[in-house]
Amino acid sequence: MPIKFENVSYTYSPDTPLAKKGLDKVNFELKDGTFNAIIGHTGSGKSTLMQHFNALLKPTNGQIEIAGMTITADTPNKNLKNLRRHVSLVFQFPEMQLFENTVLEDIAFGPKNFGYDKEKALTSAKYWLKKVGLPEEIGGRSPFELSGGQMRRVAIAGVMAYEPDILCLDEPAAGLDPLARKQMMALFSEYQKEGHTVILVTHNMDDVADYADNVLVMEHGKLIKEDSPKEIFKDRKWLQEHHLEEPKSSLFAAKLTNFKFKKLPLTIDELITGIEKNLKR
Ligand SMILES: Nc1ncnc2c1ncn2[C@@H]1O[C@H](COP(=O)(O)OP(=O)(O)OP(=O)(O)O)[C@@H](O)[C@H]1O
Repeated sequence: MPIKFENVSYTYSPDTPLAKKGLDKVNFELKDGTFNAIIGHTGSGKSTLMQHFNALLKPTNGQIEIAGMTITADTPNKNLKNLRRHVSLVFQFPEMQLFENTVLEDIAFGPKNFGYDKEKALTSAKYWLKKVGLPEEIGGRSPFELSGGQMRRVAIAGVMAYEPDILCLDEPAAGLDPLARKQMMALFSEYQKEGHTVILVTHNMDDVADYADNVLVMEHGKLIKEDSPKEIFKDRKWLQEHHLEEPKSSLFAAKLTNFKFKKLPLTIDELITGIEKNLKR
């Protein structure tokens, strides 16, 4: 079932002098099994929007249809555990939430919390430890003995181990080195290709160009554009007006003024193909 936002608005501290609009009449529909990127400059409402996917924040007005539930301002909190089994939200620096004695126990916590028996949770934890690229022997160690990058992988494994249908990620690769970032993005892309929906908040336009099917652009709490990366990135003037960056491949191609590109390259592969075609002319 698609995710539907209908006229969703959210106000922080409503009816107080500190009231602040986080979302303003947001409407969209996301198809199942797609990779969606949410972009926009700082303070535009990306994190506020993300927190609505698993009802950590509930709309002040409007409604959300997600994972077979309808969420409004009046939805009671006691109904939300089932939603959170299906829709998982990973914040920036998720490693700060590790707490168990061993890495495997930490990864198995989520599956156990959502009803897996002990043995199934452990099997899933072992599988995901490997999937996130960590060696088996780390499983028995304390998560707090690991490097920052390894801790991040453990935290991500802990969410993927109960295989939520919808995986929401708020800058999951922030602070990682380029190789670790690429591996992590490849992991999310594979998860999407296996049939899950991925929603990613990011400032990295290369990741948007490489992985997203659909892009939502936020500004001042409003959704100002929703389209494919190809359409979003083709209007350079519009991007500049809205203080949005371009993928590096597009910037590079724009500087090759004596080269002609039939379509603007968004990814390294498209850039290489475009350069090769020019050199053959
Ligand atoms: N807890 C809060 N109380 C009051 N206002 C808030 C709160 N959290 C966010 N806001 C305000 O809501 C607006 C949207 O913030 P939000 O954090 O969603 O933006 P963002 O696009 O995620 O920014 P960033 O890229 O910096 O993470 C901003 O004006 C922000 O100041």
